[in-house]
Amino acid sequence: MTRSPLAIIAGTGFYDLDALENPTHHTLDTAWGQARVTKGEWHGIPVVFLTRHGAGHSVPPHLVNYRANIRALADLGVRDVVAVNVTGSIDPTLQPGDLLCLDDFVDFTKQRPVTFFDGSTPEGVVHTDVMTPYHPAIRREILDAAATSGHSIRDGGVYACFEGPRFETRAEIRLAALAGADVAGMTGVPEATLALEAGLRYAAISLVVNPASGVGDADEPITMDEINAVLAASSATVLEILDDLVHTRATFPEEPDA
Ligand SMILES: CSC[C@H]1O[C@H](OP(=O)(O)O)[C@H](O)[C@@H]1O
Ligand code: HPA
Repeated sequence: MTRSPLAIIAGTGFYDLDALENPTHHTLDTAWGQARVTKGEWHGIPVVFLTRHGAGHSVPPHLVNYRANIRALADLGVRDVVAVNVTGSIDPTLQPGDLLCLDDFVDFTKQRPVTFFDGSTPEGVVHTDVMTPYHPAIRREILDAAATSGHSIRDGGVYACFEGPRFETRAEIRLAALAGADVAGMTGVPEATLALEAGLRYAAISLVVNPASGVGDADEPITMDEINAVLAASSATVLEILDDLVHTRATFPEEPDA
């Protein structure tokens, strides 16, 4: 029996997955629009890679077609998704290069389509429980892979999702801190909630690439140079964790449908 593919969704700094064997590129049509994925094998198991900003980082965070992306993965038979999001640190104890295995989010997005259940589908209006937005079993796999690959990762973290593409004001980051947020990003929502709606098991690795506005040296503006420098230094660590996760999966038979 063919295993269901593991999906890896990444964004800034992760535009292709060199480890994929026999990669093939596909543009998939869904009721929500098109999604572009790369299919291949990694340690002999099927993996689907999706880079959310598209080739050349051409799609800004507020215009990513999250519904088409998640729907396309579900249509491919994906059950499990590991996402990677780069973020700004809100918790002052976090440093660029630090990793978190997220366990909650706060949604400050404004204009993006947030659900499949907009009344246009046979299900009509559906109110989805999101008390556990990141799946415990996939979080466990991420934490175990980090441990066996010798990389530290914080078990837990609250992701504040802002609309983007601008960065946040100091006041917005202070508001997010009051809400208990540890990091700030621009793509984790509605990606995570759409995965829940689609019945996918989803969890996310957050890579801190800069102090968020007003955190640390409050008068220093956020620059792409600082972000790219951290990505250059830290993306291999993320890839090593993903490699270990996939290798571990490959050594075990697929779980029956949960
Ligand atoms: C270039 S920093 C802002 C940019 O990076 C993050 O992307 P991703 O979440 O795909 O890793 C953030 O969400 C913004 O899109
Ligand atoms: N804010 C929002 N998203 C981000 C940041 C940030 O400071 N850094 C990387 N992605």
